[in-house]
Amino acid sequence: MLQMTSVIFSRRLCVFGCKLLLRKIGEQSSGNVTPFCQGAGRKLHVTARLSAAKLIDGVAIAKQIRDEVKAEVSEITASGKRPPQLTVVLVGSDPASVIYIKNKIKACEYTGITSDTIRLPNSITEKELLTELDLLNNDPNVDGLLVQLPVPDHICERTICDSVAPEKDVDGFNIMNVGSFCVDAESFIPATPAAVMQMIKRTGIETFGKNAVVCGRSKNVGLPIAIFLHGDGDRGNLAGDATTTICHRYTPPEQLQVFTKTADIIVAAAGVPNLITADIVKEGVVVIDVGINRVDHPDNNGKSMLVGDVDFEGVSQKASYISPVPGGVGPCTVAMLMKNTLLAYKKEIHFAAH
Ligand SMILES: Nc1nc(=O)c2c([nH]1)NC[C@@H]1CN(c3ccc(C(=O)N[C@@H](CCC(=O)O)C(=O)O)cc3)C=[N+]21
Repeated sequence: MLQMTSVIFSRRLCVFGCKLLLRKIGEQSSGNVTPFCQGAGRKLHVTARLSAAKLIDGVAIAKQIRDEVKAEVSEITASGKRPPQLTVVLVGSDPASVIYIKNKIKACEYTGITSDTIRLPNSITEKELLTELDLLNNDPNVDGLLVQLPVPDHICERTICDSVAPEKDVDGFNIMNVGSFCVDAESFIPATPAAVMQMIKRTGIETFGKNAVVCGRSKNVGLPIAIFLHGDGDRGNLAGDATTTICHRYTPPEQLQVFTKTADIIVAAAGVPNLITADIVKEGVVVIDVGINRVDHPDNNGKSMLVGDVDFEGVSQKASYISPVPGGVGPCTVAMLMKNTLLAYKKEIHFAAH
């Protein structure tokens, strides 16, 4: 534990300073590091207690995963075969979706996977979209197919997810994949839950017999993460064997902290900034932040900034490991999508005859 006093010039700047500092601590071992933030403006005296929280570097883990995919794709193309192909369908022009798709295309380029983005107008009918999906389902040159969510209100999300052929469903959102996943059968695993598990496993964090708390019960994120964490050895390397509690919007705050204070692992996936604060976690906790919140930030040239569900600055002083936002789960999600696309190409997921 390190006790230090520093003069900083803006509280928000300090958040960035601490993040940078923790990145450093994550890279090195722990040790005496003196934070020093420079800049003009209001002076504040802050005393920060820093423990040796290690950063779970999503950018580095994502690169490791992408490199594994890239090596396999090189082997495929070296043998004269065509590379895997991912087709992404975007309905409308949701700005967040545009960013995510850009990141997916970049990852495809990196790994040697070919990609195609089909942009359709917001006004498209559900029937027209289904016709488009039918074409792509039957196109032998399309291995992985996904429709970026959310879709406009007049289109039924469940119908769309179930209309992507299960063997091309690299998102794992088709009901066949969801059901198979729940009973430990072969399936495509949604990229975000798979990313969280990879981050835990590749960091060497033990889950067996631990107390895990998942905040958030969304069908594509919170729920499958909880299934992973509580699952038994039948899931192979992705088993958690943890005692898992799911908290959600109707968990009273006083009850939430009863669970988080005894948690060895907290996965925050509620979409609520500052949901997890230092006062409700125990010393040494592992925290994975899945939250994606765009909040106004007056110091950021009036632009919004991306934050997770965790008060990073505070919680990192108590946690043993912590993942940041951005640079945590997000990049690993994109990397796991590449892995799923490779699986789809290799036709490695088989569905029982029905
Ligand atoms: N059919 C479908 N499949 C998805 O996998 C899917 C989806 N719809 N809808 C939205 C969510 C969200 N998601 C993310 C992807 C990349 C980052 C990512 O790259 N994040 C960067 C920052 C990106 C930024 O600047 O906003 C980071 O956290 O460092 C985050 C989130 C995939 N999703």
